[in-house]
Amino acid sequence: MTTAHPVPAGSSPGSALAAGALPSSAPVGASSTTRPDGAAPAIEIVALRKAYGSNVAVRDVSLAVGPGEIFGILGPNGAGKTTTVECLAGLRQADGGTVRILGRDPQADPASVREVLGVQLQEAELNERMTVAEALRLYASFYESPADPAELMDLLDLTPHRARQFGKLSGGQKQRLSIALALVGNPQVAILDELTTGLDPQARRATWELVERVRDRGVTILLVTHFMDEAERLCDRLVIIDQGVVVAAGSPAELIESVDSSRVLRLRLEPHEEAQALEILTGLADVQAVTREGHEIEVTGTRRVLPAVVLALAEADVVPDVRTVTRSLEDVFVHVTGRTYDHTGATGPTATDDRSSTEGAGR
Ligand SMILES: Nc1ncnc2c1ncn2[C@@H]1O[C@H](COP(=O)(O)OP(=O)(O)OP(=O)(O)O)[C@@H](O)[C@H]1O
Repeated sequence: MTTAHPVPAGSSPGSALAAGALPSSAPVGASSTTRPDGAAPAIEIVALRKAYGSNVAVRDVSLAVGPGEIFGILGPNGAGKTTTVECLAGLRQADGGTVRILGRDPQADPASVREVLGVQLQEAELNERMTVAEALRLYASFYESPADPAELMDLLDLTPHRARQFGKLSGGQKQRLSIALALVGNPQVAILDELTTGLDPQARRATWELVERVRDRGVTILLVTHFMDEAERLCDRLVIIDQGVVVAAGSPAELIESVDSSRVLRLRLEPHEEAQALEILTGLADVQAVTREGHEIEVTGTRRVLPAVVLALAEADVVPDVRTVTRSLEDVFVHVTGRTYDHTGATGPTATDDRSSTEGAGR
């Protein structure tokens, strides 16, 4: 499995670092770039472009992340997410556009972001024999005012494993260590890239709780993921990137609502109640459509359809089993791209892949 670990900002792409997001060339809608409280963005990307030879990985990405947000960059494999955050972290030179972290320019001066940015990127490894505590001490030594390693180990439930070697950690423990290493410089902004890839469901949920704990300490988090459920669960706002461009931006609820604001219910009734229920349902003002599939009745309606249906049926002494059908960010992706979402992420490195190379300063 791929492991990830953090590296001081501006050190080397493909090994570790992280970033945030704001709307594109014309930042994807004011609501996506400007917080209601008018706070200056912690991260701002405008019209970012980056190609590897003839392969344009990032065509036009813009986004803005407010202080204290968990902001997601969501998209299928190969969409350009990692390239975006590598440019943001100063690990790759962009071909066009601007990026800023707390007003600093990581492209022109990657060293200037080191004090404020912690990055955890994919595909990095620590020495197999290095213990958790040693790794934290080593990374702390890179900074003038590092966090207290003992406190970080407590925060990330690593204290019981402090003497365990990296090579003997479980996937979840490695991920927690990678977050700790990204935070050891006391960053105001942290970039977390594909944090839960390869983890089992329980470890994923535990990692999500840790990310929220980190945000509660005031750290702005840019979360890169191809998991729709992760973005929906964790992100205050997000952009969906596809083929190097931002195709949707907003909060998970806004995005889902934008696809279709109707509500769908599925009802199961006793067979002798079905005819009466159908008559009642079709007469309700909040109901737009009623269809029958076997023993299930599907009802589409306004956002008030659930209470309207339950009340009306209860008045006739009909008590159905009711399920609400929820839409997801996956529906948003399908809606805006016209394609299904590739969960497998089969996109691999190209023949011209230079992931092992470094472009940023401090290599
Ligand atoms: N170092 C590189 N050299 C050449 N091509 C690259 C390099 N890094 C990424 N690419 C290509 O750029 C495109 C975008 O890749 P990128 O890693 O930024 O996407 P991603 O959304 O992060 O996907 P993944 O989740 O698979 O990492 C892909 O076509 C990828 O093959």
